[in-house]
Amino acid sequence: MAHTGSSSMHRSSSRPQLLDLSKAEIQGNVEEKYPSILLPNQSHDISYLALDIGGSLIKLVYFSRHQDQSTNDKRMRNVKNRLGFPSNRRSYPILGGRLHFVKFETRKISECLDFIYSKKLHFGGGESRYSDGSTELNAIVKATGGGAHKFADLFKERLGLVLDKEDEMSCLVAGANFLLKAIRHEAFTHMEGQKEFVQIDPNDLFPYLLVNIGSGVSMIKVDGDGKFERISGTNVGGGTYWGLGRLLTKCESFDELLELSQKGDNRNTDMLVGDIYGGMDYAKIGLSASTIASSFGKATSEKKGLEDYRPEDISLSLLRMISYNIAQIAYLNALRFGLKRIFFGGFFIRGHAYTMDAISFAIHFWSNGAAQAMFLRHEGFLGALGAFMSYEKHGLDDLMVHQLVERFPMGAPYTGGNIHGPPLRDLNEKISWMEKFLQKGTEITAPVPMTRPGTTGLGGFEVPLSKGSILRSDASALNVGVLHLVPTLEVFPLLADPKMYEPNTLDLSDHSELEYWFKILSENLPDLVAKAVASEGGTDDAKRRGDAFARAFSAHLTRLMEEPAAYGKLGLARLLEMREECLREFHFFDAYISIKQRENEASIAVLPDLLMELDSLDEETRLLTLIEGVLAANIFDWGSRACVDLYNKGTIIEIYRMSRNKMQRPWRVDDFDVFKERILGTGDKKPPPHRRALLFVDNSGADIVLGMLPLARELLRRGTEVVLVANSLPALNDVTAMELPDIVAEAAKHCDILRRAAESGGLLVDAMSTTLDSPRENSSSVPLMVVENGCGSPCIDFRQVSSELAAAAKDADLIILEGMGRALHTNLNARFKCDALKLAMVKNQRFAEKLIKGNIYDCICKYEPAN
Ligand SMILES: Nc1ncnc2c1ncn2[C@@H]1O[C@H](COP(=O)(O)OP(=O)(O)O)[C@@H](O)[C@H]1O
Ligand SMILES: CC(C)(COP(=O)(O)O)[C@@H](O)C(=O)NCCC(=O)O
Ligand SMILES: [Mn+2]
Repeated sequence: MAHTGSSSMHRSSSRPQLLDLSKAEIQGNVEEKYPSILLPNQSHDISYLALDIGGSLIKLVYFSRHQDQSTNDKRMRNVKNRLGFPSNRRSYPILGGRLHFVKFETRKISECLDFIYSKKLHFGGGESRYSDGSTELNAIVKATGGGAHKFADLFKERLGLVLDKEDEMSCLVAGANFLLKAIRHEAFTHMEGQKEFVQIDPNDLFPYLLVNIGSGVSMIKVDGDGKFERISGTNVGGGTYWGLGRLLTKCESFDELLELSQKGDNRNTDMLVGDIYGGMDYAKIGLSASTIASSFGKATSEKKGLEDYRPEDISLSLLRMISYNIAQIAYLNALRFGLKRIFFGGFFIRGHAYTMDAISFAIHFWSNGAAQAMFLRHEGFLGALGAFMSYEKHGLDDLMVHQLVERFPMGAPYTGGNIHGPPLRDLNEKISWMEKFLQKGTEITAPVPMTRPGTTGLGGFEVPLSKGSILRSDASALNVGVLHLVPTLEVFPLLADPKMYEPNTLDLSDHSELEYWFKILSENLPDLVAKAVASEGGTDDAKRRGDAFARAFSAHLTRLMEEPAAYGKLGLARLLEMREECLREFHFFDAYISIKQRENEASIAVLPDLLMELDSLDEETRLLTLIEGVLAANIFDWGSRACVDLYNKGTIIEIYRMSRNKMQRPWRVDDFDVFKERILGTGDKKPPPHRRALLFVDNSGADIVLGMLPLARELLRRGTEVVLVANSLPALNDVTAMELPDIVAEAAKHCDILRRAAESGGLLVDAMSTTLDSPRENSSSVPLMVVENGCGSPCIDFRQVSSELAAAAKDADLIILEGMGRALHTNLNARFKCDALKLAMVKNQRFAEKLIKGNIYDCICKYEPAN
């Protein structure tokens, strides 16, 4: 161990040095390329904060870092060592945490100050940042927007914060560039009520026009990182709509004004071409009778006062007037510089369908389809994010898209009210909020109004059709979740074409498909809640949490039914993962724990018989029996309604036998013969064994013990190293990486092959006589190892896997994906650089029909050799 720091280390008040480096020392091997550095005096919950204080709204972005939760299990460390895995690759400074987005009205700045105070963001999230207990006053916070100048004294007085001012335009650009490069589903088009995400190639992003519609409007030509020019702007912006609208309608909030517009009819206020031409089109220049000739023009010709106009009509006319005007100026500027792509940001847009449609229509209309309007999910947070990025060396700027995981926890975003805050941290608060929500009824699920196709025509005067009468209390807060930064996630290196990779097999943008899965997940909910509550001892507290979980998950489902693209592009993997995340949010960490244990024990008890039976078979029959075994045992899936109903009809072993007896080839997809040829060869030709196989295991119990482990054993016997890849966190009855070493140890008691391989792979710590440094020399077997996949879902998205798995993949030439979640719902069509075997039983009738024109309990054995 080498000391790299001393306790007298210089302490500065500048934000980027929030890390307390005193007594820092290198942990582990100094020779390592990225040795990990231990910061013993560092508070574990440091925060960075950046502000954008605009004319109308204050936007706040803050980062909270949490204690590194990676396992320090001895067995896991052994495996990491064997894989040559650098234990902590990024030494400085961010190891993971969350990025939160919050906004307040500038006129209510006190709420913002209170919020910063209550979250202790003014001194870095902890009570005390320094080991000696002192708190630093006059900490520096990055801030942009006019208010950074205007309110500097207020921040100093109230919180002791010094605002370090950053240029507003630079921040907007930095924020937009970061989002467009780092967030997968950030940009989207919105035409005639249809939202579509746009895949942005980070290498082909520039140039573009950024139109930020805040109180006023800025138009910026962006040519690269830090390369931009503000080419235009207009004083007719969001402030104009809100200001004029307030005067003319007496609305008390922006949202109220926007809601009014949904019931408006602008024919009463706008002068149309038809009004001038006696109901006729002005065909010669291509203007229809319904084209707006003059916004608010009707108000000139009649002897009416303000009170004679409906506030609804005024709001709509105003919204269209301003949206069209901004879009037209944007288009002219795009034309001036030959820019094809225009991104619109700023909170004027507020995720409001009609506003986006109006802007899109105008851009399309004026450019004759040559230019396209795109919107950003973090619309109003560009400046604040840019200010946040301006901290030097906090390590966020080079985060990649695969290192960010967005989650949508329940809590404040739904509460509306004054503070548009982040999710409620406190569990109790969250539960009581969910309880209150039940009384409040539908507000939580009220859809963001959509427009009927064709209602935004530049010339059209139709009334926008809104499905709901109220705007969601804070739609934008719902459109952006909390960004979890996980620097240890990587793209799976064996993906053949990461850019083209799409994990989901089914397209949920097909509404009937979405409806079906919505129904399935809703129907399965009571059973899941019962299991979850039981897993926590069935206490009153557990019941209360169970109720809250059910409500929260139903609310997410309903929200997604109304607006499938609300949280980014929706796939089944996301839905299934959301269910697991939601359970964890209400502190159910392993709902199926006792079921898993019971099934593991029952399966281990019959393992010796199975192994004996296998060993009595010739090579060819054995391989077939092994694959059959995997498919048959995949029936133990507590996520499938049909299977759960089955379990009531027999013991685990009875069901397993029944399932095995029913195995009849050919399976619905049956590439077994090709796989067999690769493993056993034909005639005298004996192919070399695979070097290393990654086995992506699925369920606990029979699935792992009687299915995958015997297959692993066969590969080991043939000289292939085996890495069992399992979930990092529980999902349904899936086996986790933490649970596997014990299961392997139990199985190893009945099998020498497994025992030697597990020993060699460092899985049997207690039995190991060898040291960590020279594992291979003393062992007589190829190793069996376990790595975690980085997920807590029944599916797997290969764009975001643990760096451990990525390291293990480097030497692998065979991967075996098992189960419906990992091999069918996701990855059925995924292509890999190495040989891939996909094994699963289909446990859902409709899915079987759709996917393979087959039936429930049909099996799939799909083998795809590397090219
Ligand atoms: N809750 C709200 N209160 C006030 N204005 C809002 C609200 N939500 C959206 N807006 C709109 O967003 C505009 C402000 O957008 P923003 O991007 O925050 O700009 P600024 O930095 O100028 O405050 C307002 O002028 C208004 O049109
Ligand atoms: C959640 C699952 C993907 C898990 O399947 P597994 O990966 O364990 O084979 C699967 O249970 C599933 O798709 N269930 C659908 C719901 C149902 O049919 O009831
Ligand atoms: Mn499973």
